[in-house]
Amino acid sequence: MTAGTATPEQVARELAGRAGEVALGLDFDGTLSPVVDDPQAARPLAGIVDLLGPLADRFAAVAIISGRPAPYLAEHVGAPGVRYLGLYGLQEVHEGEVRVDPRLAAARAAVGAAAAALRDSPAVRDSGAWLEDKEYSIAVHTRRVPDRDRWTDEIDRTARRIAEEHGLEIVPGKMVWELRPPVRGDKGDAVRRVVDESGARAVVVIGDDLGDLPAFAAVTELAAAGVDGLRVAVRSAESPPELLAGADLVLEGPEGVLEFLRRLAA
Ligand SMILES: O=P(O)(O)OC[C@H]1O[C@H](O[C@H]2O[C@H](CO)[C@@H](O)[C@H](O)[C@H]2O)[C@H](O)[C@@H](O)[C@@H]1O
Repeated sequence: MTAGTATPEQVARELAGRAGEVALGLDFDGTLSPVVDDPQAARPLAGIVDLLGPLADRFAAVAIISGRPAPYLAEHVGAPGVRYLGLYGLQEVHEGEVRVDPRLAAARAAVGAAAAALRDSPAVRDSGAWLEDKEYSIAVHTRRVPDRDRWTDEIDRTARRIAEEHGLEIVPGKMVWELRPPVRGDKGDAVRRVVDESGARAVVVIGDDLGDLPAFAAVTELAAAGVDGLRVAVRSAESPPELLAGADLVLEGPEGVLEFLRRLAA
């Protein structure tokens, strides 16, 4: 499957024609949900949720693969037949039950200690940065920091120091530093799992941020194993250049994704 000079409409038509053998891996923030100042207020763009159930009926698999906790995805998307893979694939809500990689569970104490250290640090306390508690990781958000230019470097240094002190790693994103256990597991692993478990012969991943690069890499790798792939970037003013450079197709914001999904469902 190659996009080349094909338009999103042409690509969607081709995919819809072979839906039963295609798995869809969709990112949440910035892809299904417009970027908003308050991470807790993020919701799918109107119209998207209604398409996902019918798509899950027709396609080999529809999976939401996100840095968010899986319960957040299940609660705010909640479409039937869709897989909810959170924390970059290390957590899944399956038939109402939350499953988490035991290696993450084992590192909860370290995450709690790092969260306390962040909360007490001048960089977080005095800047107005917001801490998102994801239970198995902790994220420092700066989107609502009033004087972001003044604080960004200090927050970066503080997050890296505290991560190191507690044996955690940093996952960077759009105005966010996530501290999480250094457990092998990224969106690429999640994509491989979805393809493997669904028996799909083609895979499409759609994403907008650095965390989606491993998913793009998995698509490239799977192509060598005979699985057709399409890497779709969602463009915004904050797009990482490497994501756009690695894409076969570019959609304009969640509105472009909505239109693409509509065509897949048509
Ligand atoms: O893998 P994703 O579904 O793209 O999730 C990545 C992170 O998204 C969230 O943060 C981002 O979106 C927020 C809401 O639009 C925005 O305010 C923030 O600046 C962005 O970084 C989420 O809060 C994180 O937990 C996700 O890891």
